[in-house]
Amino acid sequence: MFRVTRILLKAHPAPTVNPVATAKVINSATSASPDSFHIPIINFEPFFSGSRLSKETVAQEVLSGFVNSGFIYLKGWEKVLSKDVVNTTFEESARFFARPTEEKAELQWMTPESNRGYVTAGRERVSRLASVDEIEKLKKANPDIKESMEIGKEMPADTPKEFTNRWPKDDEQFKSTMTNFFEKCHALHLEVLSSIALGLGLEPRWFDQHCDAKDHNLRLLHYPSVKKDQISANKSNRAGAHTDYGTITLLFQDSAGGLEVLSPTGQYIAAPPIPGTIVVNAGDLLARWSNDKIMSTEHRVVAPASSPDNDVYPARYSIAFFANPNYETEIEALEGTFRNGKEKKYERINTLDYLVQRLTATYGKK
Ligand SMILES: O=C(O)CCC(=O)C(=O)O
Ligand SMILES: [Fe+2]
Repeated sequence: MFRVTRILLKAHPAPTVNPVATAKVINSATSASPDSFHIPIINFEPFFSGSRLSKETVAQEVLSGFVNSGFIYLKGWEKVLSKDVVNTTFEESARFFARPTEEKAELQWMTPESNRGYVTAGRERVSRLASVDEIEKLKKANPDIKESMEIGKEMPADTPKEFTNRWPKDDEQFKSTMTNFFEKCHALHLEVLSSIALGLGLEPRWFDQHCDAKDHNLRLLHYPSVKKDQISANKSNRAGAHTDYGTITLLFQDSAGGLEVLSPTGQYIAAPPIPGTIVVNAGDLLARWSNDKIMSTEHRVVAPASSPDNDVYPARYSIAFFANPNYETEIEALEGTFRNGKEKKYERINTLDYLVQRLTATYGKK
């Protein structure tokens, strides 16, 4: 879990239990008995500096986490991304969201093709539903209670404005913090993909050539403090149930809690923050690439498990780095994940086409 800011936010209570050992069923969608589903904690450090054998051990742990639950907790990543950098990024994120509404509105998110800018509470409604109309209906009935800032890679100077990052004016500190964090997350994500390649029996750097264009999306998230009856009437969530779209997501959460992951038997399991770790989950394009060997698991953000202060749950800040294959990459079942053509579960699909289709459904019509 990460420190958000010493100045702007009240500290959240630290979790008092070891969340993994005691992962408990929060909300049972079925009457099945308690689930054996769990999210493993994996020490990634030997993948950077260990022997060939220890690298392979890490690779197998990472792969089996993604195969069994689609989610892992990763520790030992500081060689690429220091904790100070993460803490500074949280502080800058909180400083951004504390700006007046009008200033944020000037930086408004415009199109799925660009996918950059500020998204007001209620505009996005993440979901697994693919139809724009279905999602529009859902958005009106129970909007997500959150605001976000979407950041992409920096583009060359001659790029049309619509496709460039929407930085706040005169705030070099925010821009440099976010671009630095983006670069570090890119580097870390390539290492995690390399471990997956090794686990799958591919050449260890196989993913690099298909994921090196930095066509990713860095999302700063702020879930404002919320009254108990507003969130627990089961009307609105902080983030509705959904899957992510790309290869992997690196998720950094503060200490508020509330993230839940759907187990194969249909039960939501808490995935609370664990100090020193980040959550990494697989997205839909990696699942397709692996012919569904790797799971892209549904998840959501609800009220935290701790009881609210005066009927108000404190704010939650999180940062998600959604890594994508290069926009031009065609995604088709990898060698070794099928025996004959008939076993391929999905049609070949272009990354950009797929992402634009999903984002259009999520954000609705202009
Ligand atoms: O805020 C979180 O912890 C999760 C956010 C999330 O799942 C998403 O934005 O896709
Ligand atoms: Fe997500």
